[in-house]
Amino acid sequence: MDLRNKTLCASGFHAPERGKIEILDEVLIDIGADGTIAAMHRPSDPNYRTIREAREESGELVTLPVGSYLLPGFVDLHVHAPQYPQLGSALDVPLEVWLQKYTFPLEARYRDLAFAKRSYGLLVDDMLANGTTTALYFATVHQDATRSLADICLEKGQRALIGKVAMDNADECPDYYRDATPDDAIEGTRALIDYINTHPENGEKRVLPVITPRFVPSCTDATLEGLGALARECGCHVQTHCSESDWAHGYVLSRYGVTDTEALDRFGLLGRRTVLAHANFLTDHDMDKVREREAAVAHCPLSNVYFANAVFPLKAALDKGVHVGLGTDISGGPSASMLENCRGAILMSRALESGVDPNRDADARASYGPAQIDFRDAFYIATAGGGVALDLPIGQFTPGYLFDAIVIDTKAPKGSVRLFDEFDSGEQILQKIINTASKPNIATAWVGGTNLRLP
Ligand SMILES: O=c1[nH]c(=O)c2nc[nH]c2[nH]1
Repeated sequence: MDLRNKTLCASGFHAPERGKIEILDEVLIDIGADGTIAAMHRPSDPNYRTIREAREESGELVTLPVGSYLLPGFVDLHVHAPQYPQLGSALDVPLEVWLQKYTFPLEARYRDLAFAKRSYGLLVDDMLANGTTTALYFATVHQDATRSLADICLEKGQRALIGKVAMDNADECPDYYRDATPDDAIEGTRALIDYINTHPENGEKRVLPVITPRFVPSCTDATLEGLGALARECGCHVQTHCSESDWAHGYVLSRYGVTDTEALDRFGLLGRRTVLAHANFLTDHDMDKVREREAAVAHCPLSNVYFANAVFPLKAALDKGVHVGLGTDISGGPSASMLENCRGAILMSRALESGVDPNRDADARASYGPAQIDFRDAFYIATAGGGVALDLPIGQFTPGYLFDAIVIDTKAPKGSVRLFDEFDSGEQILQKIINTASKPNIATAWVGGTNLRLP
């Protein structure tokens, strides 16, 4: 049911700040005509009962059933939309080989608009069914296919940030799949920005355009310069890959004599609305610069295992105050589920802290230092952290924020959460949701208070 101009009575969880899980117990959430949260009323508020009764009488009250828990919708901070057909495959080679052998040939197919529409429609349906209410998408170089991704997100109701990929460096990109000139890359980006900003169905700005230099190796200096100037001109979001693998990190060092972060900064591509995917090999100085610029990192724990041979030091970044959100990195990561990626983030943080070589004794094995995070941090980066990273009012239940939310039905027979009244209460329920929930547990999703049709 749509919730605009209604009040939802719900129990659930959100993490408005890192380290702070708020347990919502029969909280009343007033949702305004514009889809934002107008007010919250907690049972401890003196006028709670009166408000609840009044809303009930006026027929504005919607109540979640027992066993259903409200969470903020997931914010997936790094998705390659065209790579969905190869999800779960092509994971056997290093990044620079993977791009040429599997990924560029697949992405090149999106010159076929009918194929693009079919593939993107399936992806967006599956993302919504996994509880992802906002996604930051890389598309392809193609104008028509990228426009169709925007159309599909608007039609299905997903909040989305979408970039036409800019890649014009003939040394690193194949002839059959690249922007022919810097002008194509820059003006193609501008054309997509105009398309999205003037889309007749996009009055609420549910879809936003993103300046998307694929990564430094794919782009000429002229393109990076032009996109930096465009970012200054339009204030749009920027997304790119940064220091993902030894190869990618080393490539930028040898081309410019400075790190990826430094190079992006010099091109004017590192700002408050920049999202850097991966960022595994940031130096301390890079990390300081990312924080100083208030840019964000999209942590992609599953794909880092396959393509980075390294673990992003999530705890160190969060402790330092760097903005971090979570990304599935479809299809470098083999799962479209943010819950599975939460688990990946927790597991990889533990492996980083403890080390993994059983031939070393425990002290020698644990060479990195404190790195472990838990379900609280994972939940934070999957929701509110993503909102902060994008500089958008999403990911938490706070007046003034957009009501983007999902319901976890812990009683779903085909689901994988099993709660026991004797044992499970409070934060433990959230812990079980993060660690065990799956698609059948995701019962409902709203974006801006509008109820979405889950496939
Ligand atoms: O994980 C990744 N996926 C990609 O498509 C890509 N392109 C550059 N670098 C990349 N890394």
